Formats: sequence, C-alpha cells, structure tokens
Amino acid sequence: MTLVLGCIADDYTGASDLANTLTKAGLRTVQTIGVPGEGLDLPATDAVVVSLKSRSIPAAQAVARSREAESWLRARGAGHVMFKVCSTFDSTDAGNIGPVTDALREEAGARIALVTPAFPETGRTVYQGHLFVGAVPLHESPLKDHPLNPMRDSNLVRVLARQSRAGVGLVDLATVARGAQAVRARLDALAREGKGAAIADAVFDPDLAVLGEAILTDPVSTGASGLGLGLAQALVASGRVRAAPAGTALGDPVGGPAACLAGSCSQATLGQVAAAEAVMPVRRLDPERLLAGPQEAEEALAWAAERIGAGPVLIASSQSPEAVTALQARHGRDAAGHAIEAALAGIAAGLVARGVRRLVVAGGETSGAVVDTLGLTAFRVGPEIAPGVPVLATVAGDMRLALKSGNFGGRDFFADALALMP
Ligand SMILES: Nc1ncnc2c1ncn2[C@@H]1O[C@H](COP(=O)(O)OP(=O)(O)O)[C@@H](O)[C@H]1O
Ligand SMILES: O=C(O)[C@@H](O)C(=O)COP(=O)(O)O
Repeated sequence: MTLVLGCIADDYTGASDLANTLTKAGLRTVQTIGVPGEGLDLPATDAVVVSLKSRSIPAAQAVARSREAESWLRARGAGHVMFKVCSTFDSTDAGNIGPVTDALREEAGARIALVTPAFPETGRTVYQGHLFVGAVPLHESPLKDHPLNPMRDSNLVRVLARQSRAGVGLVDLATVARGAQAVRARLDALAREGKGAAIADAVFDPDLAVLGEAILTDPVSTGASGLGLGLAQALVASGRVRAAPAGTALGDPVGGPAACLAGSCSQATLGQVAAAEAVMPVRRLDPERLLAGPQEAEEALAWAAERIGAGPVLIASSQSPEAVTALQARHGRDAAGHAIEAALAGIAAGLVARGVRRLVVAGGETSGAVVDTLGLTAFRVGPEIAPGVPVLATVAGDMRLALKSGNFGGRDFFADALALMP
C-alpha cells in the first residue's frame, strides 16, 4: 500500500467527515481507529485517515499520539500529512491545534504550516482570519456554548497564536484570489518573518482548490474537510491519483435492529432529537441519574431492548446549554462529559450485545467513546447522508455506522441516516 495522502483526525466524527470528502473527490479512502496494529488488513487505498480522540486531552498526549500516527503514515508513503481539526476550530487555549501543528511541522522539517478550518459546504468560511459559522462570527454562533470547548474568539490568528510556540500569520483572501503561486510566495514571506503557521482565508470551494495546489508539495497542513477537498482535487489534477468513482458500494445489507444514540448538545442535534420523536421511540436520559450510578443506563437499555424488535429507537442525553451549564457547575465540565460519554458507550455495547448492527451516533466525543468501547478498528466509506456525514461499514463488513458531528445534518438526520443503512 502506497498512500498519496495521510491524515490524522483529532476525533472520530471529524475523521469520517474528512474520509467522506476525500471519497467524494475520488480518493479511495479508509478510516482507521487509532494507529493500525500489525494484524489489520486494509483494502487498497489512496488515503488513510487515522482517527484519534485527541481534541480534548492534554496537549502533550495529543502531540505524542499524532506523532505516532504521522510516522505510520509516512512509513506507508504519505508525502503530505494533513492534521484534521474541527471546522469550528474546537480547542481551548491550552491546546491542541497549535501544539500538534508545531510538532508535525518540526518533525517534517517544514518551514511553515498552512492552517484553515474553512468548509464552505457546511457554512464555515474564513475571511481576514475570522471564522464564520453561517452568517455569524464563531463567537456569536452556538459554538460559544460548547460543553467542552466554548469558542469565544473568532479571530483564528489570535486563537492559534495563544496555542503555538511560533508566531502565526495570515494568507488573506486577496492573496488566495491571485492563485497558488501567490499563496506560496506569501507562505515563504511569513516563514522568513519567523512565523510557524498561517491561517488561510477561504470562502468558496475554488479558494480551497488554490490552497490545495499551493501546499501539495509541503509535508504538512492543518485544516477541516474543505482543505481535504482542496488537497484531493490537487492530487487528481496533478495526475498522482486517478479519480475512483465516488460512492463505492458497501456490499450486502446487514439488516437487523437499528438504534441511535445522542450525546451531542449542539443546536443541530437538539433539533434532530426533537424531530426524531415523530418517527421513533425516544428516551431522554436524566444526566443527574446517569452520573449517580448505573441504574439510569440499565433502565434505558431495558427500555430499548423491549422496542428494537419493532423498529429503531433513539436514546439521548442531549440538553439545552442552560441545563449543560447547570450540570457542569455541580459536577465539573470534564467529569460530567466523560461520565456521560462512558454511559452512552456502555448503552451502545449493550445494544450490540442485543443484536443491533446499525448504529447512528451523534457527537464527536460521544462517537469516540462508543467506537472504542465496541473495539472497532477501521471503516470503509459509503454514501453521504448529509454534508460531512457518510455511512460507514466496518472492514469486517458486519456493522454499519454513522458518526455525526454535533453541528451537522438536517432536522431529519436520524431518519435520513437509517434510510441509507439497510
Ligand atoms: N446533558 C448533558 N450535560 C452536560 N454534558 C453533556 C450532556 N450530554 C452530553 N454531554 C457531554 O457533552 C459533550 C458533547 O461533546 P460531543 O459528543 O463531542 O458532541 P459535539 O459533536 O456536539 O461536540 C460530551 O462530553 C458529552 O458527554
Ligand atoms: O469539521 C467539522 O466540523 C467536523 O468534522 C468535526 O470535527 C466536528 O466535531 P464534533 O462536533 O465534535 O463531532
């Protein structure tokens, strides 16, 4: 296996988002969970997205795991390694986008790393270094209330500088509009000034094609799915990859019971959970009871077991920002988050033990906990359910999953996903 592109994603839903984008652009892509072990037999592939659960862990650990993933990817021929971060730049001032970008750049001996979370297809655009989510700046978007990393500053040059050892510059839209050569010249100039990273503006997909072309021969970059799109297009345009037909068939339906789990408290997920109530039984967990002991999760599992024979069910811990804040004030942010993730992962294991083979999970950290608990190792990428969310098939072919980033998907996402997961 010789890779043309290596990717390291800081969460599992982000990884499937990127794998979806690369697949749609014609790259045969596999998503692995963690760095693959010796025994894992991967299909022929152009790109591998190694999924880490490194977004909300201490920076030193995120750096160590990302370095390990980078070595694995480089050993398989990846000339360019992209670090996939969230399109809403989810991180705290204590890390991890800056430290990982610094480490990958230094490891590769690169002069500077281009960084952009732009993903216009989902409304994430960057102008003058400021990130917009739809029509509003990041700090006015629902991300200001994220349970783990509230985003209160839209100026990414400033945000990244607070996390980075080297200085951070800007490749502005006017430069991007002048093409790949102008972007390269700007990166060279910033590197000469001693900058280690540069936030790049991008508003439309053609801007990302320019960025992809500009950095294809660089060893590292950091970005969201949009940058993956630009890199994939540049690889196809350069002739290094012959575009595969998108939407590779996943094989026979797996059938059997289906279930959905939501641990995301993002605005989009809250709407989707409400909409699901019209089409399937929905169990809303009591987070306070979840934290108190195993009883709440056990009761939810028993509730699901009675119903999954008749059709899909949804179990959700999702609550409003006010309720999340109140719970965190009583238990601490990380303790509450991790305990709820663990409870949902335990419910997922119980559902699988009861025959569920089609599973939809909403929430990045939540998906990480679920996939780890189920011990899944790698996925092939199937049809797109919504921008940024594909159907996944385990490489063994025995399960179908959808791992939804909190903010992605339309109101009917859960029903839409199940319809594409026979
Ligand atoms: N009711 C709740 N109160 C507080 N935190 C919650 C609640 N429900 C879920 N959480 C936690 O909120 C976090 C949501 O993060 P994540 O799963 O990544 O979703 P998203 O994709 O929306 O960011 C997780 O740590 C989850 O356990
Ligand atoms: O880039 C994105 O927006 C997503 O791929 C992503 O990473 C979102 O994070 P979660 O909402 O935590 O899944």
